[in-house]
Amino acid sequence: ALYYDSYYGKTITREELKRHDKANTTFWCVNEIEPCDPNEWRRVDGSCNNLKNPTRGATHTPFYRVLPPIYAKDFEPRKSKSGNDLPLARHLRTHLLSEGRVPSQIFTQLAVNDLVFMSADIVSLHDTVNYIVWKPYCCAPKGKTDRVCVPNKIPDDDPVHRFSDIRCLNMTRPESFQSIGCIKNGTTPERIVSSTPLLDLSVIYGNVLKGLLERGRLFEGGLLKFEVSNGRIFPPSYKTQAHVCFLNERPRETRCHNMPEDGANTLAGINIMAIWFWRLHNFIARQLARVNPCWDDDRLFYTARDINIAISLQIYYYELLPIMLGRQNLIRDGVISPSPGFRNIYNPDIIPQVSLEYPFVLRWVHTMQEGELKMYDKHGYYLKKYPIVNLTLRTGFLDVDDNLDYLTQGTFRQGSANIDYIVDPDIAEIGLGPHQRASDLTTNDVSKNRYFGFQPYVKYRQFCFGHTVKTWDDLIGIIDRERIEVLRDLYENVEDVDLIAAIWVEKPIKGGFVPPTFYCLVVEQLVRNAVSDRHWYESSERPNAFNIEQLLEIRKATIARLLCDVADTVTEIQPHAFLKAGPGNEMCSCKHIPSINFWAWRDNSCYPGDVWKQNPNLREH
Ligand code: HEM
Repeated sequence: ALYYDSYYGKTITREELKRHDKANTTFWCVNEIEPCDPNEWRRVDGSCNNLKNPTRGATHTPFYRVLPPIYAKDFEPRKSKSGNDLPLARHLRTHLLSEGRVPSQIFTQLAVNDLVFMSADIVSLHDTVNYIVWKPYCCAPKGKTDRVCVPNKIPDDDPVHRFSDIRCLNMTRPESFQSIGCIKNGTTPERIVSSTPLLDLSVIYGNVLKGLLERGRLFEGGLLKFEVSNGRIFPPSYKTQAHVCFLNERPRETRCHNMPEDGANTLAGINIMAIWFWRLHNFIARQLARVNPCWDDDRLFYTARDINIAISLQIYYYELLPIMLGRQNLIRDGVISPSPGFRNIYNPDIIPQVSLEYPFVLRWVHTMQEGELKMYDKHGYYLKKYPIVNLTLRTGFLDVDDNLDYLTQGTFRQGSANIDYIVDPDIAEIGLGPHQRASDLTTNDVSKNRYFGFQPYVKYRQFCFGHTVKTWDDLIGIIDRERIEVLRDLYENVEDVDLIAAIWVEKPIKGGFVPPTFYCLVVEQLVRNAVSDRHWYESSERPNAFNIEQLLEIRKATIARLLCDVADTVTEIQPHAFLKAGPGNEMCSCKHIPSINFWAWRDNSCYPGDVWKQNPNLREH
């Protein structure tokens, strides 16, 4: 293997490696990479995706920025134009977003779940774990002397906390190559995460090969390990108590996934999606084994993984995002193809990387998250509800009282929160449930905006749409007038407005439902994903590429079919399950939802001689 510096992507010497070993920084700062084989499958750790730059696409590699950063002295948040501090994050949040519960009549919870699941693929948890577990004291006197602590002050006239004694919300700076010790302090903070920047179902397969081999693969029939509990299939679980499901209510709730990555145990939305995609892998592997009895475990495993990743991308790119961002918009901007055939757009000169802006603007979806998850039986009768903020790091809840079945039904029956200026009170005041005394996800979003050093909104507006905003009146048509007035009360100058603050109040894009600057920064990354990933599923030139018959089968994938195939008790569902059921999208039996025909993967070498003629039934689904 060769050793590379994770930030610069260059090989390092044995001496440098020893230095990292001694400083205990090898895990983060060094990528150990086996020589690349251009024909191998996609690697779990993302290495060798770009053959010219083997570490790019791997874990612990840098983000890029759409626009260069802007900070005050010592990389503190920028000041307003006048030199004054920007308005307090919490003050801004409580003035721009009110708290309440208004259900969407358009999107279901599934839409929000898929978005968070696809986000979890490329970020990691340590920035949150940092202030929950390692630095819980940022609001205490000790926090004042720790530079990592950057808690959010709560103003005295806060609409909620004027009635409480809480004056501070815990938070820490984002981890960076500098804070971890990979590069020198005193340079612009470069964010570091432990996921690969590629959309490769990291939540299922992990980011490190060792994890997949030890905790994922069964080494039989191409399957992932699994357990059956109360008739339901789950990923394997920890057998000891030393694990991350801190909120399991013992002794009844004991389950905690022991998967290659712990991400699946975190938010309820990610958890449920992860269970489905874990099962989907095995569903695919079994179908492939039926079609190709001569395939060995390895071939079944890697083909099933490849199909599983392709299905997740087909659903995200071609089903979910078009209804939110606008199908015609996405075709125009090259995110999706208007025709079902191959798309060969790989460009090795574009490095597989994530922009710092992409996961950041996705936080806007916090305002679409319902706080109360509704549970239904399989006939659609409402049973009860449960606060989602009390389900984080609590996988055990899913394995008692048929909760998983009822939550599953809720994902496609309950609306998401409406797209408006309203945030759910649990998201805005509780956020992390019992893990913190109080937390406001949307206040953190403003605050992180500043610690990431994003340029003001008007600069992104200029980048995205080429027009200059110099006065408040220049925002007319972009933002509702009464919201412009609120912004004007909050900020001294239009050029001070924070990116996320404006995204919260922008009028939706034509043809879609999302704020235009959100659209622009998401699309910028979506195109990069497809162009920079050598293993992108729509390409006919990648190693082990689908043939056209297979790609056309992948095109049939829908979230409704996925639920019909692997979710519990789903026998009927609306065909467009990211959208609420209603006229034109009526609930129907799963029998009527198109499914993938795995015979497209038949390998004739498994059928020597003229067995096809002797046994025509083999062609049946
Ligand atoms: C119960 C629901 C949710 C909870 C409790 C939750 C919690 C959190 C927390 C604690 C953070 C880190 C805050 C910080 O920077 O200090 C975060 C960040 C984030 N959340 Fe959520 N979230 C929820 C729902 C969602 C949804 C539905 C999405 C959909 C896209 C989402 C996307 C993100 C993204 C992209 C980040 C930034 C992650 C990063 O860059 O590391 N979240 N969320």
